[in-house]
Amino acid sequence: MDPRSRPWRSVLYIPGSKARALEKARGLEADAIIFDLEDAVAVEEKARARDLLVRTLAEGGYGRRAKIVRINGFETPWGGDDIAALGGAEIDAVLIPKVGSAQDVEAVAREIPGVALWAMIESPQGVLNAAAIAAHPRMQGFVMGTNDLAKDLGMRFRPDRLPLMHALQAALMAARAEGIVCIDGVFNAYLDEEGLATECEQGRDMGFDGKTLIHPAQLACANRAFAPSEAEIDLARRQIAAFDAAEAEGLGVAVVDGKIVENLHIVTARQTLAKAEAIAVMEQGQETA
Ligand SMILES: CC(C)(COP(=O)(O)OP(=O)(O)OC[C@H]1O[C@@H](n2cnc3c(N)ncnc32)[C@H](O)[C@@H]1OP(=O)(O)O)[C@@H](O)C(=O)NCCC(=O)NCCSC(=O)C[C@H](O)C(=O)O
Ligand SMILES: [Mg+2]
Repeated sequence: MDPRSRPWRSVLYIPGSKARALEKARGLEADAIIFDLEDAVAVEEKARARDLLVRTLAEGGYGRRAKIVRINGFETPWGGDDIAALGGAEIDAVLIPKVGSAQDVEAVAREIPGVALWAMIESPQGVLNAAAIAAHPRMQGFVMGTNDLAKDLGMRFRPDRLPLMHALQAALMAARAEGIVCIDGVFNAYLDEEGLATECEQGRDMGFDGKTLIHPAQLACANRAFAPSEAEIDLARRQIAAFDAAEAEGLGVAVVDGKIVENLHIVTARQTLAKAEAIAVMEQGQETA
């Protein structure tokens, strides 16, 4: 399945060590789950979390939600064991942390054949090499690691995320050039609904497919922000109808709401309708799961 043809509005991190959260996620309205073995799991919990996660994945119950596992880096004492434990697990992708180059991806690809790979873009090297990383044949998605980026850049967090703009856009550009998924970073103040809504809106405006989240309270906001609105769906339908009518008259341009509509706008309009349809299918699956 083309990974871009499914919804990625809400991508929820769950620490692999937290049994209650792993259980709860089976009923949460997340489009995707990142089962985390890396930064959300304390050093002394690494082995227990890995075992718990493998057992949990074998039990299943996550319905249509995409299942992505964030492993520890290969340079750590746990990365190799994480990969070995995941062989044969029913997952949609392995997410590699702190990817700096295409060689980092290749090192994991060699150890786990046949599984889609995603990369955390969260270091200056990762941003600078984003195009080569996106071009790896097994690469299917990027996740922005804005906390690690902030650490490495020495930047301060601001509501407008101006210090992160270059990194966010460079990664997004590289992802789009290769047709892979690109998910925005987390919003740390997980109980600040207004702040999250502002950041989701900005991420959607920029072109991200969705947002990574750290708490169930953030799901509804991201699902709303990254779904086509009723007005967008209505406009898409009217654009397609107007363009079809124009074409029937031998014209290459239509006008809707005082704005021109050409072939390229129809591509966007069709993508909007396809996304709305994919979301409806996802939500139906969650109700019946
Ligand atoms: C942030 C938290 C530590 C808050 O935990 P807690 O105080 O326990 O939350 P609540 O009591 O409000 O929880 C209410 C119920 O929701 C469940 N829950 C909480 N979080 C999750 C979750 N992520 N997924 C599923 N379910 C969750 C609780 O179990 C409660 O359930 P119930 O018992 O039924 O009431 C905590 O939310 C948390 O640990 N979040 C995840 C943190 C995380 O994963 N961090 C790593 C990823 S962020 C990152 O690394 C980004 C990147 O690399 C970068 O560089 O930027
Ligand atoms: Mg990180």
